[in-house]
Amino acid sequence: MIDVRHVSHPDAVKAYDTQELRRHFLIERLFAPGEIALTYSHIERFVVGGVTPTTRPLDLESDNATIGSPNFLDRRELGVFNVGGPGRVETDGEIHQLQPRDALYVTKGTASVRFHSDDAANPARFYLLSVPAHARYETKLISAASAKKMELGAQETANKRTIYQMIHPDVCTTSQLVMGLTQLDAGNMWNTMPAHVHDRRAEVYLYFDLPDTARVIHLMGEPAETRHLVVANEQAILSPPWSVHSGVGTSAYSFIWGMGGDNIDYTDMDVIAMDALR
Ligand SMILES: O=C[C@H](O)[C@@H](O)CC(=O)C(=O)O
Ligand SMILES: [Zn+2]
Repeated sequence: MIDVRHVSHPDAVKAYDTQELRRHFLIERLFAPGEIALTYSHIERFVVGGVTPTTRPLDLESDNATIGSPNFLDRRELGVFNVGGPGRVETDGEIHQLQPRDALYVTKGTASVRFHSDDAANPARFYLLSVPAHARYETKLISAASAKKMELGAQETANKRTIYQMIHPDVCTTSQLVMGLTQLDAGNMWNTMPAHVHDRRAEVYLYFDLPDTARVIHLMGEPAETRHLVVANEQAILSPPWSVHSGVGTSAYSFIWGMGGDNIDYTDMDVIAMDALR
């Protein structure tokens, strides 16, 4: 069963209470042993998922009511990031070994996608983000070491971090998917401040590497109408094109960002001036 989320008009979101904000924009449960958990959002037709294989492999199956094609990737492309122990992803019988933090781009037209953990006691946790695609490209493994790296922020503003651009036009060809991983240095808590929006793309964040007792205060909403979500480890947020997506942790953390939409140019973003934030 896929959890379906509809889109919200920004005017409606102004009146949402905490529970409604969380129901529409927060994905709380992604990784459960032996399970695939999928959420279908009508924002960009994103499918956001978590796969935790233990003793048995798990198959990515289509669903008639939501995906609507015999195979999940008949008309979609997929990004996979491993945030758990070592594992393998099998695409039409071809095996790709994913160490922690490695990524795999899986092309449209792949009939079968199967996930394995190397060790059931230290299972892989595969984070998935899929968007519609209308052309076939190459399935490609992108190791954390082969990513395009960008250093941003400073210790003085508590936002020193490294951005690993992995499923990115300079690294891997896709229809519309752009994904990567951002890791904060120890003692640094802020991501994406100054904040930005990008009306030509929507985004999803998966926060991870956060201690169980820590939280990220994630800022969302129109720049002059911000709201917050209190996010725990390995939870994801949906960010519509009109929303800022920024956060501050009670501890350092990492997150995987993924985008779909009209524009695959990472630099196409509108930075929000500090005095415009409310
Ligand atoms: O549109 C790009 C995304 O919001 C993220 O890549 C931002 C990010 O990782 C960061 O500033 O830390
Ligand atoms: Zn963004």
